[in-house]
Amino acid sequence: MAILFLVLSSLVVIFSSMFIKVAYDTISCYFLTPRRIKKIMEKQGVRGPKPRPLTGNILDVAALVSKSTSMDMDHITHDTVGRLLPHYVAWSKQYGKRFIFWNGVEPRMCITETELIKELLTKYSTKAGKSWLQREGTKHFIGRGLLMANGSDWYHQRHIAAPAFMGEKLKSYAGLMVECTKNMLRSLQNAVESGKAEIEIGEYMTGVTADIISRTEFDSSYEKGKQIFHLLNALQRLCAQATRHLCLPGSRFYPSKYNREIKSLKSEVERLLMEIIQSRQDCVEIGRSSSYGNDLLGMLLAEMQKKRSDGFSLNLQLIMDECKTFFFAGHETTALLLTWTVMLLASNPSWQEKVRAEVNAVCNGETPSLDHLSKFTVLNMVINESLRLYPPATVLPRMAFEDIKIGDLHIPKGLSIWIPVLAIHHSEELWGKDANEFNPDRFASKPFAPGRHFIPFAAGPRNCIGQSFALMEAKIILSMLISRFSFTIADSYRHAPVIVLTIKPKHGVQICLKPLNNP
Ligand code: HEM
Repeated sequence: MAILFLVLSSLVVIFSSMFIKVAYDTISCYFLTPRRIKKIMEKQGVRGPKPRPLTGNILDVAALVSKSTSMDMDHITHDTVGRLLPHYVAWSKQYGKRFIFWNGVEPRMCITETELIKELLTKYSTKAGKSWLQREGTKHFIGRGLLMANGSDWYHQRHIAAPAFMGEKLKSYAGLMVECTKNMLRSLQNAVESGKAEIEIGEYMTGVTADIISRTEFDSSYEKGKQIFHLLNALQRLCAQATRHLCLPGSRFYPSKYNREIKSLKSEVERLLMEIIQSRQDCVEIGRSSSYGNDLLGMLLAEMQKKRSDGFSLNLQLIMDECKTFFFAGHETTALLLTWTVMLLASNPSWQEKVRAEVNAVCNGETPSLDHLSKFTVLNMVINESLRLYPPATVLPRMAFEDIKIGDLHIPKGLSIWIPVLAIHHSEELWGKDANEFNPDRFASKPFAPGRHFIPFAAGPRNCIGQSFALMEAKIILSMLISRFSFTIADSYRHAPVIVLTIKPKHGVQICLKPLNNP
């Protein structure tokens, strides 16, 4: 009897202390820490809109964005900050350049001062990173792949993947990029010959960039990878919808419709990825191949076999997360850069002609080589201007994992810094009165500070790992497209940029294509 009493009282003590700990952590995460951060920032003069319990300012942001994007724009104008970041416009007017708002219980401080941004991005790549909310929201989509990794894991993952995007390896992709572009141009030609008057160019750009990333990094064609892309897109949409509920304590454990669908899509994507991985491993095991391959997947599998002295190890789950990350990050952003650039050139015929004249002069009818790419200056300027006006990644959030100092600001652990890239790229103070105009010349005549007020690929050690890959791909695709076709914007095009993670044209970009007489 005494023993039973002892066991029961020990269990009561254990469960009560567990309960107290969970309760304390929840109260600390949802109330105490946010309050402490708010006070610290208020003392430094940083204020913002009043947060509501649990949801913070999420509903305010949603209401403002829903109002500003409820209609299409009545003509093609690049003055899009008020439409896409109406909360930034309202709050920076009311509270000044630095203000704080609440993504649920996560405090986010907006900064636009380029010196501070540079300091944050260059000095604190492991001390600041992706927040709990960001990681939780994408956990079932891209997991702990490079984009969402933090601290020393990020450092190791970055060093393992980097060689796939540098030097000779990068150069070796040019031929495949040309091949994939030729296939896309053939489909466009077929569409024109079959009498299609208008083409939605975004579909073609998504197809070609997906094909390129499948072949270069995973040695499989878009056709094979199509199912994975399709499932990943659906997973991305569902995870974005489910993120809205994350501010409610314990919501990720509810067996909701979203959570059930997410789980089933995730296991389907991972089953398909495991098939690709397994077939590579089988080839090595039965001696049909002596290595796992030269592409990113091959490098990751080879790395998994190594015993590292630093304690970091890759496992199959992390390899699948990296595959999903690169499938996703490696094509959507580039497809959007291409789609917006075609829209800009289709509605600015004189710049289209300038680019075509340059491509014809440099390539002289040949398919573009690496040597040709280095000689494109007008095309470079147009691509930069497109990335300035329509940066696919419109905001960059970074959470401080320990107390840090940037400029005069003391940033407490747990505060997220929110960099509104789109607003910086459209700032009249930084770019002049014509900041909202399409004027590629600004990249020829005026000095600009890359990594400061032009940050489409972020900056510092945690910048985009695929930047050179994306620019090489964009130059190849655009130069080949422009020497094969001339294009104008279709009457049916409705200008309606929206942000769904990245800046997208809500109704696509419809153009009319005219084949040219080039070979
Ligand atoms: C025009 C095309 C692209 C743009 C504008 C772009 C932009 C960006 C930006 C702004 C970031 C930083 C995000 C953040 O930290 O919050 C980023 C990171 C990343 N990008 Fe890109 N990207 C492009 C193309 C690519 C391509 C082609 C790949 C892969 C082949 C790629 C892979 C990644 C990865 C893995 C990261 C995470 C890097 C890290 O955290 O160390 N991106 N990209």
